[in-house]
Amino acid sequence: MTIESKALGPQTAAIPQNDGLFYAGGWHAPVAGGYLEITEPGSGRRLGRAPVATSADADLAVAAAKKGFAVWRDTPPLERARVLKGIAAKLRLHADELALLDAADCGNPVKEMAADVMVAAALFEFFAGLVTELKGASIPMGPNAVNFSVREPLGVVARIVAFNHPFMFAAGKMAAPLAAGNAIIIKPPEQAPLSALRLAEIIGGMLPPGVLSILPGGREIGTALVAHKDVAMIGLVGSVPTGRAVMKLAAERLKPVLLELGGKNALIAYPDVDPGEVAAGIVAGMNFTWCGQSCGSTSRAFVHADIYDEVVALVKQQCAQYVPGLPTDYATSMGAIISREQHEKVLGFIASAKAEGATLVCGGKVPDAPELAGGFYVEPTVFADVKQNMRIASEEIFGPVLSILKWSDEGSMMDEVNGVDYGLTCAIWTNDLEKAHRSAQRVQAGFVWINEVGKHFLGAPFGGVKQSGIGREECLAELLAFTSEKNIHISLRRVARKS
Ligand SMILES: NC(=O)C1=CN([C@@H]2O[C@H](COP(=O)(O)OP(=O)(O)OC[C@H]3O[C@@H](n4cnc5c(N)ncnc54)[C@H](O)[C@@H]3O)[C@@H](O)[C@H]2O)C=CC1
Ligand SMILES: O=Cc1ccc(S(=O)(=O)O)cc1
Repeated sequence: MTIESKALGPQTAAIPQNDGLFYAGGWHAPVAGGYLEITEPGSGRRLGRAPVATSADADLAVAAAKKGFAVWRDTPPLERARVLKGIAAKLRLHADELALLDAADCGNPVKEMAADVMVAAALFEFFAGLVTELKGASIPMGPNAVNFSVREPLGVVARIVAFNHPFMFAAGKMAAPLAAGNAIIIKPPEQAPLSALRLAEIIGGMLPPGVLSILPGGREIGTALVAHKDVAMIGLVGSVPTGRAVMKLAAERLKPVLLELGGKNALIAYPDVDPGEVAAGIVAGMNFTWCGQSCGSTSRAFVHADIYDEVVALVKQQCAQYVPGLPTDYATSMGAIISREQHEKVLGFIASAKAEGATLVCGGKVPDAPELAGGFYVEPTVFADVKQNMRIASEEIFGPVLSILKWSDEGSMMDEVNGVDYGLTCAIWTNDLEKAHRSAQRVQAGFVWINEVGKHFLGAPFGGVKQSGIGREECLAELLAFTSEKNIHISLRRVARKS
């Protein structure tokens, strides 16, 4: 079966030929989990099917991964880097088909998914370039001893990822563990697993057998990997409740975790900024193109009273550039929500905001265009006059719903900004360096933009504080997290033979 792009004409993507699990360098039918029907968010129709891995498959894959690890860990780091750079080049070659497959499978616009493939390729190149940083230190011991540390890979590690960037996460999150010399098992999101299977078709043969496994499925395979005695570490991109469950189970084996979790991020607009610029920042920070389905979305905009009315009016104008459309069309500016369940959840938040007295500025409805019937679409939605005690102000919606809150006292505003359990990102807009610096220090978030929003920068540590996660990614710390440090002490005194 092929998927066609409306705008590109002949451009097509293939549903992966193999609908098995990928491990031990080949394809295998799931032992007991069977297959899951995959729904296309843009149409609500069946797109294909994907295998469901369970704990019996985890046992087989992990056993093969241990063998692969024995080969990969002894592969010289620069040779590993060469392979990873080759993978990056291969991904770029296949970018169009992967983007189209992802768009059909997860509902995000194909143009954005093409950018995601490029981000994944860049991650492979970035971590390939860091392999010589997998180094230790020597500790001075005087003339009779040498003491030094080495960094070793952990073994078989697993990364469990969310649905909002299915390919970017499935591919990009394997780069650091592989660069460090680990064998990697990827658990793609159950809602959108097809691009991860296609990835295995494309790059599976480039790594020694066992080094790469792709095990689609849901909570059962996720749990099996976390609990497995031979899986040395878990990385999760997911929600806070899943993060807690993973950490609890990992604690049984004192297993390290790297958790990239949810956010209810703030954008703070001071009165000295240009209302047009800040309105553009507020709209960009919402990631309406992905229906707001981004952990980093600044879904709470705190706008100073002096510019509030003007900014709200400009935000409404700016939202007009996002029109829900078919995800596989290159002209589409805003895609569909991942599933019927999540669609209903988003509409429930919109209803609760109205019931609690927030003012609907724009959107709030399911679009009525006939070509979108059956898909999971919601217009870009903005509420003004939102108060801190409303549900939409404190809970992560993971949908295209922006809350605008008015402030006049900086201290009270900062209390509200920090008054949620999350702490992932924050954007601050002001021309006053002193204010910018002061609020960047006070805000409880792991990643802060000043007069900027939404962007990630390779090398800059991304991650959360409070309930938004543990650890940092997209930087050297991510690579080092997949290693452990071993100290070796060599005594240089002669050890005399007894005989
Ligand atoms: N901080 C970050 O970088 C990012 C965080 N996210 C967060 O992800 C969430 C949205 O994604 P969802 O897929 O709905 O999250 P989710 O937590 O429901 O699922 C994430 C992954 O975990 C798996 N999983 C679920 N329960 C599990 C368990 N008990 N043990 C092991 N694995 C389990 C799922 O199958 C999926 O692959 C949002 O909260 C969002 O903020 C999303 C993207 C980036
Ligand atoms: O560039 C990397 C990148 C971009 C976006 C996101 S998310 O949407 O915040 O999940 C994650 C990584």
